[in-house]
Amino acid sequence: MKPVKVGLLGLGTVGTGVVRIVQGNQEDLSSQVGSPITIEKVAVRSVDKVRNIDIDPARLTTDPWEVIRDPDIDVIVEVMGGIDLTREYILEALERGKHVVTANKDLMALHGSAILAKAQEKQCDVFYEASVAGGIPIIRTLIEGFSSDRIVKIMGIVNGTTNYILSKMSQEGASYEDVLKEAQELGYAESDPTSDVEGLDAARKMAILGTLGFRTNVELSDVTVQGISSVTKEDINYAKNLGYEMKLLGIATSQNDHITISVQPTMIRKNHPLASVNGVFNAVYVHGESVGETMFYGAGAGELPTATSVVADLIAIIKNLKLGVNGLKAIVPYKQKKLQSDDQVMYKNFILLHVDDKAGVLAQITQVFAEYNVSLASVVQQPNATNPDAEIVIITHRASKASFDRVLQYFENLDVIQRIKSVYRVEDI
Ligand SMILES: NC(=O)C1=CN([C@@H]2O[C@H](COP(=O)(O)OP(=O)(O)OC[C@H]3O[C@@H](n4cnc5c(N)ncnc54)[C@H](OP(=O)(O)O)[C@@H]3O)[C@@H](O)[C@H]2O)C=CC1
Ligand SMILES: N[C@@H](CC=O)C(=O)O
Repeated sequence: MKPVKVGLLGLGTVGTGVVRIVQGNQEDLSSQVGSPITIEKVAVRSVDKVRNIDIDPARLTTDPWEVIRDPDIDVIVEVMGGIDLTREYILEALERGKHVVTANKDLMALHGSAILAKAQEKQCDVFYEASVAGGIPIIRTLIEGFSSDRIVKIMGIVNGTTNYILSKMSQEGASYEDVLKEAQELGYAESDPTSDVEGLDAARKMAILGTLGFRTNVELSDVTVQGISSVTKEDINYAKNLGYEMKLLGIATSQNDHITISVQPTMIRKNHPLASVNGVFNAVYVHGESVGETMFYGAGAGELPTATSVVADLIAIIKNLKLGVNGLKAIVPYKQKKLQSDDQVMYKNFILLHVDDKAGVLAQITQVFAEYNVSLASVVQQPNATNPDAEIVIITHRASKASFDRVLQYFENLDVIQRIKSVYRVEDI
């Protein structure tokens, strides 16, 4: 039987996992697709860095074009990352009739529609399951499993690095810097971890999930983003004492064909299943009009979990190849997207203020909330342990983002407020 030949771009954390799974499970994989699968060529930046993996050095190259232009290669597996140059590689591979698997959310969030259009034109497949939530087959689930339903809400812990950091800070009181370093050593973080900790990686994934879930074209710029770099142990302890866990949550909702998507550190009730998703694990909660609530859980990053999704895509492509049905576009965004305005986006908020410890302050503050029509669920005033100010901890009822932002703006110039210490979204469902 003629082998299916694979060209691999990248042999880092994920690429190494791909080689291990293709080699280690060869018998099972080839029996599923009816032919052997060989890793024909592998592009890396530096050949000297390739260790701990059984690969013939003759198959290594430092020139990705050599892999793309090899006429014998049927499928390109892109696990090297990057955007502009990588887009060129993938478009050229498709131009040459090669099918593509990628784990690259940076690329798919920005150029997914152009890449999928080229794939359709050339009757090729582009699969990207590993680009969101590592080992969880959430893309297939949204495209196939929920094709009959209308999805109204998606909430996701979709970044393993930040969930690892927040879990360790919450459970072990570990320091942000130490845990970030650990996450990098374990291969969870991006080459530049800023995109993890500042929420950009999660925003890219939420743009992909929003596009597929709401069947529209969500741009990265449609997603509002805040990362975890300013979350302190103190904030996490406040959340815990109030019955919440702090998570970097992507939240996407669709109502009357208006959507909103955000990524931000969020206090989520301890009894919600997302609150117990810890470490490198990810979870995606999907609420469909007909199906109701569902949730998908698994490792969101790391060598073998991510490679599992990549190799599953490879198998799907080879099966399609054998059936001669490649190039069926994964999704046709058919709805014109409208974004909810800040007056329509509603949620609860937590706010921690450092204020002057004197009579009448609490009344002044609650008056501002009343003026902007933000109703309060709880207010606690207590002395501050480390300075002469008092602390006021407030949780609001659901209020529009626009109103709440006006309150914050007013507080910036209110004399009795020394500092707006922390502000977080609160999810009670
Ligand atoms: N790590 C994870 O858990 C997950 C990663 N992903 C995505 O998978 C992709 C790969 O991630 P990961 O394996 O962690 O990354 P790594 O940094 O571990 O590996 C990247 C690999 O690509 C090679 N490479 C990078 N640029 C070039 C280039 N211009 N030419 C040739 N080779 C190049 C590197 O070579 P060299 O080592 O010589 O520099 C290395 O072998 C990224 O898109 C990432 O976002 C998705 C889900 C999870
Ligand atoms: N850096 C990412 C890797 C997977 O996408 C993460 O931490 O989730």
